Amino acid sequence: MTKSHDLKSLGWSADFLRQIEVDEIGVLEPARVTAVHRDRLDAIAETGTVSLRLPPGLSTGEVAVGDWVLIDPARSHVARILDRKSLLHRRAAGIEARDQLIAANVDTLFITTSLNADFNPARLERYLAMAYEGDVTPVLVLTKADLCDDPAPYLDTLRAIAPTVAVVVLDARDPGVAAELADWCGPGQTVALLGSSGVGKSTLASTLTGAQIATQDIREDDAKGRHTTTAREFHALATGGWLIDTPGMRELQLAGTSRGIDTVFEDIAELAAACRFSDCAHESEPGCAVKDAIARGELSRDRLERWHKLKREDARNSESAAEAHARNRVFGRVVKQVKKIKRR
Ligand SMILES: Nc1nc2c(ncn2[C@@H]2O[C@H](COP(=O)(O)OP(=O)(O)OP(=O)(O)O)[C@@H](O)[C@H]2O)c(=O)[nH]1
Ligand SMILES: [Zn+2]
Repeated sequence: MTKSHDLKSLGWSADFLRQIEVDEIGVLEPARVTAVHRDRLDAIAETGTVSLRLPPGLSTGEVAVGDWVLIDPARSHVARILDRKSLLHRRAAGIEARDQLIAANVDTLFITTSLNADFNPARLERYLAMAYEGDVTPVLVLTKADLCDDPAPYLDTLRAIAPTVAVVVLDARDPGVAAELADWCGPGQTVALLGSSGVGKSTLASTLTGAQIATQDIREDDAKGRHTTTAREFHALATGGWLIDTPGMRELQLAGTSRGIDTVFEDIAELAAACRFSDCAHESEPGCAVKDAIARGELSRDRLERWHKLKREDARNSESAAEAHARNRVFGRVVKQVKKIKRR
């Protein structure tokens, strides 16, 4: 990836431009992070690829693939991270809640499921909640259409759980998918793939990039000069966009996602607003508009139960994860403020 890219084709937009201070223009150079290593980052700037160190006080755990950073004139260090327009994150494994960044500035999340036993409304609602929580637009990509006689029942289910989300039915191996997904994969657009094992994510990634993703490894020198092999995580799409495929993307778990859940279950939230009690649990309370909707056949009992389950799960681990998330979200801003204070 030594080829040069103009900023716009890398995903640069006015959202980032307006974060640059007048005295930084022409001094600090924007670059997009393509890999996060233990002690340094890889990024692409307009002039080509760069390997970057971080300033004291900033750790690589606070940077995600897809981030925009400003780099110093020597092109060796990150000066600061720009505020993100979207962020996919998850709660890291372990007892202590820790927010782990997965991918930043993703425009579209291709929520992938195959048209067979993998298709599971609860899982799709969970993935949709993650997308909304991260401010990423979800698109439902249904693979293995060639193995399915009738996708109609699946599409009916999707209409009930996600009426406003775009749905694409395809054979992930078909080169024609690039055209079907072109709206989201054009120059400067960034996509990510989420879905369970075997649904066709690697196949789709290979079709969209025109390369063999799963085996596309890069050899590099680590800090001690040893050769290590890491899978590449930032891929150029044949149609001009970018695909982020980090290991974290493959095992995204729900965490601190209450806002996202509320968006996915907007129908229930709207009904609940008409319940007699504002804290109605929609179980045995009188005057429950949610229960009434189920009785009228307008809402399925299963969907209500899935909503309860996600809410409970989220409440269990949300507090600390949400705090960590908020911290990461505003990080760029904080660094900027610190800088301003120092200047005074
Ligand atoms: N017939 C058919 N086969 C497909 C399709 N998409 C994927 N496959 C096949 O399904 C198998 C699994 O596909 P992968 O692309 O490896 O699935 P994945 O989601 O990347 O799986 P993980 O790497 O485990 O997360 C492979 O044998 C693919 O060739 C499709 O649309 N139609
Ligand atoms: Zn109620």
